[in-house]
Amino acid sequence: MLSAEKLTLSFGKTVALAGASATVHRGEVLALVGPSGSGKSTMLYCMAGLLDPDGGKVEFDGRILTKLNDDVRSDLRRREFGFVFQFAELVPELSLRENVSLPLELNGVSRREREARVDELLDRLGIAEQAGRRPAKVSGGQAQRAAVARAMAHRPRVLFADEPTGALDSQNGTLVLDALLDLAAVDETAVVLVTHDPEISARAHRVVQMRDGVATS
Ligand SMILES: Nc1ncnc2c1ncn2[C@@H]1O[C@H](COP(=O)(O)OP(=O)(O)OP(=O)(O)O)[C@@H](O)[C@H]1O
Repeated sequence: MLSAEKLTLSFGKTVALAGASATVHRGEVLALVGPSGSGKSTMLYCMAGLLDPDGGKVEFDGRILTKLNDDVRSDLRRREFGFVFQFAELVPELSLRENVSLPLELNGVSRREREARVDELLDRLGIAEQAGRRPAKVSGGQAQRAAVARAMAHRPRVLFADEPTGALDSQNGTLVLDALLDLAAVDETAVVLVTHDPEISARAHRVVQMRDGVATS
């Protein structure tokens, strides 16, 4: 569904990607692993169309992402992709429920449909009881699960997660990974995640090892 082929990208003299390739299919969790500085995050951002590689191509569902203009690409990103970062980055003034609902509101989804989807996600992610609280009033793991719910609210085809469990203890990390695996299985979403944690990558369907900007699977 999404493939990156022979991506190259340098920041000045630093070679971040030196011909890296990776593919993820529908309903599959792909883990990008490797030492610090090996190019994992750069690869993720290129696959998500947030960074432009110097060379190579990214193909999503038959379209060459790297050839689309910025407007078309950002529209596609908003509709088809979801993002989770290391620190949940929820809006602090809003409750977990309102945070999860926000992208649906921005996409013009009706109130009834929004409420049904948000309830379903909060329930699936095990945070229904905390839904009325603000992010500062819940645990890091609960906030991160809310961030996963928010990223999934509009039913993206691909979810990108940069160290989604990096700031969590192993129990909460497991819960977040369970949620990602569940979403991949139930909604057939493709998940691309960056992780340092061998326990996380061991449960991914596909693992790509990055080293010096090159990927091997
Ligand atoms: N915006 C940038 N400007 C300059 N150099 C960058 C930039 N982003 C990444 N780099 C460099 O590119 C290389 C790859 O970085 P990247 O963040 O992709 O690695 P990583 O494997 O995700 O590392 P980490 O596990 O530490 O997050 C590194 O040498 C990094 O310093």
